[in-house]
Amino acid sequence: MNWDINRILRKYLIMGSQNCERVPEEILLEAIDAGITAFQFREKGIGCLGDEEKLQLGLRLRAICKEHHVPFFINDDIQLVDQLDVDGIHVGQDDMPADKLRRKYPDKMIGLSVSNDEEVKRSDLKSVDYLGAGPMFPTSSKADAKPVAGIEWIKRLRDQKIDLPIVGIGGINPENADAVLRAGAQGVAVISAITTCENIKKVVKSL
Ligand SMILES: Cc1ncc(COP(=O)(O)OP(=O)(O)O)c(N)n1
Ligand SMILES: Cc1nc(C(=O)O)sc1CCOP(=O)(O)O
Ligand SMILES: [Mg+2]
Repeated sequence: MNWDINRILRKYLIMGSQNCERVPEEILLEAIDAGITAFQFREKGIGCLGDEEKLQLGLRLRAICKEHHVPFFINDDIQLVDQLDVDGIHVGQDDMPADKLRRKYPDKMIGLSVSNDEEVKRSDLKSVDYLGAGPMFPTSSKADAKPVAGIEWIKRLRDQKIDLPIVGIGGINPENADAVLRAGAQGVAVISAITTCENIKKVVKSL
């Protein structure tokens, strides 16, 4: 499948069972129905599933995305790339290096997190399809989040003539999403704004 990377970054849901107070499959289906454009399976942190249960949940979420033509990314876990037949992989600075990943998976979409200039300098940007830039705002969904970079970080990336597609992440909600887009991002990636809200349709529409 040939995905339009600029379009699919527009409303990017990231989720694992640890983010959900109800059945993850239900949340994903409601979010797809409301118009999310990409999904990342991130089973990580306190309360996350062990290997076998993670695989089983991943297979169920993957099947939902396939049925609804929503691109499915795996976070970090390279072992699941083939088992889940993913469309893309998101890695950070402490995960498998992007150039190695690109050689191993020439046809997958690859996203890379960057939080500051130093990380940009040491990254092989030509191996990736998009950048995850954050945290835009304080977040409680990632225990080891870097210091808040703010929307200035996106402006700074654009000022450096980095023309890769960018998705902002970290503490984004319907009230502040517009500022992230106006700073130069193609889209917004969210966990809690969707997984903890009362009305997924309303939140996704207003992002
Ligand atoms: C779209 C997107 N952007 C950034 C991240 C963060 O990745 P990373 O820094 O590797 O942190 P973990 O998510 O692995 O805790 C992301 N997952 N997705
Ligand atoms: C997974 C992740 N990565 C971040 C980064 O800055 O790279 S912030 C983050 C958590 C995003 O969750 P929420 O939308 O609930 O704030
Ligand atoms: Mg990671």
